[in-house]
Amino acid sequence: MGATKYTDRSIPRISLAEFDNRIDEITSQLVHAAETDGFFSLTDTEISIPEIDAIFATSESFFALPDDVKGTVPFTHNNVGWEKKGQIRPSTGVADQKESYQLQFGQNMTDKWISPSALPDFKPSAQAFMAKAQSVSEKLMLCFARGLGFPDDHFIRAHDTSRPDCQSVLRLLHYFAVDKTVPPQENFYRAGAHADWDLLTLLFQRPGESGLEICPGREAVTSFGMGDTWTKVDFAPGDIVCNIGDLLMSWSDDRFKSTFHRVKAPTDFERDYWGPRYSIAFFNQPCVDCVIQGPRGKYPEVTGAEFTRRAMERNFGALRAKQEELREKMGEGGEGGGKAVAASA
Ligand SMILES: O=C(O)CCC(=O)C(=O)O
Ligand SMILES: [Fe+2]
Repeated sequence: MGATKYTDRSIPRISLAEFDNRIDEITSQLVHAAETDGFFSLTDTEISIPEIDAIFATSESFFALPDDVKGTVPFTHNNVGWEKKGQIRPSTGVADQKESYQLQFGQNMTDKWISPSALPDFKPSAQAFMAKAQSVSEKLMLCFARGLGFPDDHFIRAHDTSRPDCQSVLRLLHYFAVDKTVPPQENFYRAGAHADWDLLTLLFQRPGESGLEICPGREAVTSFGMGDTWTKVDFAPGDIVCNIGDLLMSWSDDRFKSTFHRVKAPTDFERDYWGPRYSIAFFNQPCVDCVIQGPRGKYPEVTGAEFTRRAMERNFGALRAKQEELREKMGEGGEGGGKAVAASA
């Protein structure tokens, strides 16, 4: 594996303090960040550090359960449930070294909440946090709608969490500790490089548990082409790291950038974090019947369901091509391990 090339890029830090009085200023900061690297961090949000700590404790309590208990809420293609080493990215062709549990607001969660007999407070804690993540997301949606010249509630209506068919997802993530004595395996990542296919993603991380890296430069949402110069993402405690997803890139006629990102497996004994890494992502996914088209009509009009279907199709097509390439390289016929998980990202 060639050594990664790194460069410093400054990731804007945007305060949401006094949101109602500062909407215009916040909108121009968000639009600028979206037009450049597509990543920014939010500070002074309505989610406090103790609330973030509490949801991480809830997440840890889930992942500490035995696999057969977690297996009572298995992943389904409605994008809910628990998977372990089940997500293969087209960029790597091998499974991410992680497990995750995806939660939604509506009917897709029927039978997918871990039983209260296993974790009594899990569901109310997760739902309270999801409501807060949605509230922060709606502030961003309002600003991005204004920035694009849409009505203020344009994106908010398309991501209505009170609808039973709402598709938005809170994903709890647990990347496994890496053994320093075992030589690193080529092409293994905690999360392989990818772009998210939602509108925008809110990412909660724990200080000291580094690994997130970004690779800007993508010009069109339909392209899988990726550059090779990466930047490590830093954040302050309590900040929410956000990124634009493919849906908003498409909905803005490629003006806002959905940037490739990954979570590198540790390799540097001094600087990298080798312990178990926990993170939490909130993906704003469109309702199935909302209508998507940018202000200049660069792409044909599609529904939310159609957009997601095509994103998954592109993803699986690219994955098949990568697995074929790996098979040819290894000169053998078998399928790569694991099965592809159709997750939001
Ligand atoms: O865990 C992280 O820091 C990133 C996760 C991510 O990019 C994803 O799940 O889409
Ligand atoms: Fe992602």
